Amino acid sequence: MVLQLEDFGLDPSDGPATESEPVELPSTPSVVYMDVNVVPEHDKSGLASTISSLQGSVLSSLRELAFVARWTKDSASASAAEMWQLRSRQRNLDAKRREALDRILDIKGNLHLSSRSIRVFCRVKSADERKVATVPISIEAEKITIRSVGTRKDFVVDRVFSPESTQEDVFREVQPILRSALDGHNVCILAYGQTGTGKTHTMEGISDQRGIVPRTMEELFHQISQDKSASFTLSMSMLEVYMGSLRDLLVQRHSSARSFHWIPKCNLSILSSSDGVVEIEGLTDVPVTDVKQAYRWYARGKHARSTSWTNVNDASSRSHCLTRITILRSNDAVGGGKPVSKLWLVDLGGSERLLKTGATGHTLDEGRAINLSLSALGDVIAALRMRRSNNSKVLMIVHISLGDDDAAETVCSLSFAKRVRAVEANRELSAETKKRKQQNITELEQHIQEAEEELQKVSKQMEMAEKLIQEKTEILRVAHQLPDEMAPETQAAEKPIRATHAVPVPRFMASTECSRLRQKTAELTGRSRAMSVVDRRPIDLFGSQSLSCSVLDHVMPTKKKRAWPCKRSDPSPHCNTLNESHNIMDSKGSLLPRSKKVVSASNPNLRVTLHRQHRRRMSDLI
Ligand SMILES: Nc1ncnc2c1ncn2[C@@H]1O[C@H](COP(=O)(O)OP(=O)(O)OP(=O)(O)O)[C@@H](O)[C@H]1O
Repeated sequence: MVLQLEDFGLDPSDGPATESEPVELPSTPSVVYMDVNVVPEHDKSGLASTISSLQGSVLSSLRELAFVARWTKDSASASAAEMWQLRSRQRNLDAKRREALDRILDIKGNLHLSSRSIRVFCRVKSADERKVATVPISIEAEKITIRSVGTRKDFVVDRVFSPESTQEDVFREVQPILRSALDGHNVCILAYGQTGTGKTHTMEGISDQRGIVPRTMEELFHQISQDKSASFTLSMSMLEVYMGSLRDLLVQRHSSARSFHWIPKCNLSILSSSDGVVEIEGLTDVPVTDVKQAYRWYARGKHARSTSWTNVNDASSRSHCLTRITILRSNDAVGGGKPVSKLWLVDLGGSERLLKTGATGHTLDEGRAINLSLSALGDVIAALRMRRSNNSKVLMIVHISLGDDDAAETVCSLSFAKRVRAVEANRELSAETKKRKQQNITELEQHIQEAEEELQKVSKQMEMAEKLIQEKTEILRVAHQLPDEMAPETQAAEKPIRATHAVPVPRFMASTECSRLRQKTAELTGRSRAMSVVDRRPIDLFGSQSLSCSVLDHVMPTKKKRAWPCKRSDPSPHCNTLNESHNIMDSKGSLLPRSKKVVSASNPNLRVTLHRQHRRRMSDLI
């Protein structure tokens, strides 16, 4: 819709008295710019009444804005309360999920341990084709039976992976314990077994059959990107236990200006505090922010690891390799786990019969050192079992081979597993107990799934609520620049609005509270310069001098002019009490102002941004 000059009580045939530059208007709704130079003398009274009605429109628009601001303020408070509720719901769901996961691990793991869970898996490698497996080994889902001449040995573990099991099968069982690490538990995944049985294969894998370490890195970064309840910082260290000493695999030493080498730092010391926290002095700990960075560091550490050729394995690990991922969980309002947790991924050196490996000299010494430390490991784990306060979860994957030659080592390895697991092999759970355990696990898994789905929904709701709060905050920021009486805090829009000072101008032109908006509007729109070009000489509508002023000068005086407030009781004609009927909110019940910039077709100097309602009402007035 285009406003015509007639809408303002002007006669278009008169044309402008003087040519004047068009005045750029701020885009703020309900602000009118008009250069009264363009008005012929005989139309000044018409202009006066038009200005009066425009003034009312401006004020009612401001009231609308004030109303919207108050509504926004209430609604922003409601959104903030909703956000608070969502956060609390998120915490509850997260706590539920963690609790269910802990219970699953407890049920699956060693039921005798309350806060710590040790689980033992067994991965079986198929026999070398050249060696026929004569040792009758039978494999069940959770049991391995070895029959020898007249004897039978049963070893119960938490899960057996047959030679056909894939890397995916293994990782699927490992995955839940990783969530525990993110939830604040210290977690250790160990690969144990005779040399050449596939420990490095399980932990590291090969390019098309990736093992636990790369999959774990990927999974951790995936999980932390999904978890909106906290923020995580990950760092990584690698060390090896070689010939009884600790070597830092990630230490960097520059050997020349152009290149640098990764030279393991040796003989690190282990420090342990009274509360059981173990730290390795001077161990390099590099921050990792994404999975690719983690892979790169791992590749460097691997490169520095000690390996040798033996009869049993072309690239036999001659040390225990430990990869540590430190997880710092921040903004953690959820109780339970520690804010810092450590995930250890350990590829142990292979236990070996020294004669069988054909090792001599230095390699023989390495083998002895490995065997010695492995026997110490058994003692350490047995001792740890007694320390119930330790908030850690251990998963040991024992590797065995079906080879005839390996029968003795297989029995040794499984005996070690039995010791770690500390569950009597012959104390099998009844079928009914197993069924009940499985039912519990299924129920808990269902709870976890529900909690995770719910968490996803809550996260989406939180995102939306956050967006709304931002939008409302922006509206309030603008609204706070309204006159004090209209600002949302004061509820002033309910009070009658009066002119705040007396000036020697016609009553309709007396400035109002809304005029203070001018400067702020100009700041907001960045068009204060445009406003300043308007002539601000005093107006004399009824005198002989030419009429040259900005309506805004009178509709919107500066703050200084408010130094002469007009009391409500002041009967002075200069105190302009505005008619409440101008408030469109009251008459139309419209909540949100809709504005449209209008340019007069007959006079391009006249640019107006008005509400549709205002335009309609103005024509009613004329
Ligand atoms: N499940 C498997 N599937 C396919 N290949 C395997 C499997 N397990 C092991 N291998 C292969 O057997 C060889 C020896 O495995 P690996 O080096 O992992 O043994 P290890 O237990 O780490 O030995 P060591 O203790 O001497 O380091 C490797 O070539 C590896 O690829």
